[in-house]
Amino acid sequence: QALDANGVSLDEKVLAIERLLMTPGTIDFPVTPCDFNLNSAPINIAGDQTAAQWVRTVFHDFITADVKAGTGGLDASIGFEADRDENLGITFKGNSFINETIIGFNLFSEVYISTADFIALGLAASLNACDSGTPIVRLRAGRIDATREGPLGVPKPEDSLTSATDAFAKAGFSNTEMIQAVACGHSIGSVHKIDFPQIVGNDPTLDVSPPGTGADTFDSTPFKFDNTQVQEYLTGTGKRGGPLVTTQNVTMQSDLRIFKSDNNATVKAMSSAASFRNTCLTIFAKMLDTVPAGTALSNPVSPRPWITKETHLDLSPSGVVQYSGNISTQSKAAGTAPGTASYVYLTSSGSTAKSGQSQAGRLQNTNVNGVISEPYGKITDYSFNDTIPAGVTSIKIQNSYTENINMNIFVVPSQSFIKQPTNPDGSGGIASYLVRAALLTSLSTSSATLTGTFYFPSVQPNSVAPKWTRTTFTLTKEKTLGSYTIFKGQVTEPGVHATGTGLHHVDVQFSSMRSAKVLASSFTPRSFFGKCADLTKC
Ligand code: HEM
Repeated sequence: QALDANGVSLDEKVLAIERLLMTPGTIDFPVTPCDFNLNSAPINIAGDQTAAQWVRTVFHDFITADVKAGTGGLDASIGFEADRDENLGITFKGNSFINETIIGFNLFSEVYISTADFIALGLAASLNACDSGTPIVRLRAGRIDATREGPLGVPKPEDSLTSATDAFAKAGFSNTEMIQAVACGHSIGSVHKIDFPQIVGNDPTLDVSPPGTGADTFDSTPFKFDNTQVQEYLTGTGKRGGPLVTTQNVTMQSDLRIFKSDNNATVKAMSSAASFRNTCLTIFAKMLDTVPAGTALSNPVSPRPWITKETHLDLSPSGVVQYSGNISTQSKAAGTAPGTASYVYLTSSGSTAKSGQSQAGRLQNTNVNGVISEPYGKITDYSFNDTIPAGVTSIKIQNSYTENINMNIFVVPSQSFIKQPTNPDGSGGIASYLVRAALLTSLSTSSATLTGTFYFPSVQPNSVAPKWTRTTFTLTKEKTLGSYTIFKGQVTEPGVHATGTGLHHVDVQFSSMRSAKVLASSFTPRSFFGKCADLTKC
């Protein structure tokens, strides 16, 4: 499979997203329950709602697309545009909602998932949390992050109907689709007084729900993704369509202008719960698929019944190859989980080299911030650890999921180390890594060296999103072990880590052979590298 500029394939991107969706307490954490706020005070003080911020971020990123020119769309250019007037949204902490959104994603960042894919995934996670009945929005992987800001052009509430229609048309959306997009987006969240005092504050509905927040909600159910805003608008009940309909400041009545631009035909057609949900899943998917020309998106990601959460090869001190990891299943797609998971190791001809059985399954805790988060039902994980015979090229789990295994060349985590200097303030400084890797001696040459690649989330100017940096280093021969030659090399992090706790990976290459990437982070218990104070001694 083709690799992107970060050295990542589409399959790796899909699997990384599936792994997050099937790990309760990760990407669902900041938006569960739907009224949760990750970064500041509770909703009843601040009126900040992370799920609403994540959904709004999709709009502000994609809408400046120019589909005819093939530019813009969902590309994380929004990360460079947080200070613009048209992206106004100040949180309780005084930050831009865009920066808080991206820093939230950075908690889970790794080279496999671009910030633009996180923005798309954030919408899926928000819908999972705000409407438990929602099937996942059609979510593809593969968006490429912009390296700078895009053009201006996010419609503001004071803009004319024509200018809003023009912006949507440029992004490939008809008038009807614009109405649908606005109605779907404004099902959750609010308009905040801190951002729009000319809207919130001159209206009798101010602070109706929840009281005292300085936030005026779009409908009576701001924590539920549903058709209430449309219904209340059409019937003149409850919030009557929310502040962008009811504000006495006529210029700012953008939802009213948009909804009635076709005599309410479009909103009427989406007033039932089912038609609202179906319409919104279609229109959200269209927003997510609006990407710069030439971007290859994957098939829709819906976590497969069985996947691995993590796998890696290793070499015992006596030179025996070991393969271990974690398997995961979800009850929604796979039904009741068996006590253990079964799998076979296959050779390149498809014959079985060895059969195996995992440890007993462990039901994952789906209690996230005090509520049960089970968009994929119960999740069960199984660990496994095997010695594997020569010639194995893949593992097939539960006759359902296959993963490649490259025994020719691999990083040896149990013989690799991290030196993490500590800053005077006690925080971790820039770390160095001693990497050992194994290459089948039969494939090696007398002068062979390996090229290692270290994948690192660097800071970039003007955006809090990480810029993935690839640092290469050379590994030279150290010794032989069993049928393998061990190579050794050292790499130092190229600089300061982007905000958040993103994960690093390392892989090695010999001519056209490339190993799998292995997690090598200094601050995660999931890392397999040992700690070492003096790398010359490890
Ligand atoms: C002409 C188009 C649109 C205009 C003028 C508009 C305007 C606004 C305004 C003024 C706010 C209040 C922001 C704040 O005070 O924090 C807002 C919030 C919001 N908008 Fe829109 N919007 C438009 C389209 C959309 C679309 C297409 C979506 C769909 C993704 C969307 C999703 C949201 C969400 C979820 C919020 C709530 C944010 C929060 O509670 O923090 N909007 N919008």
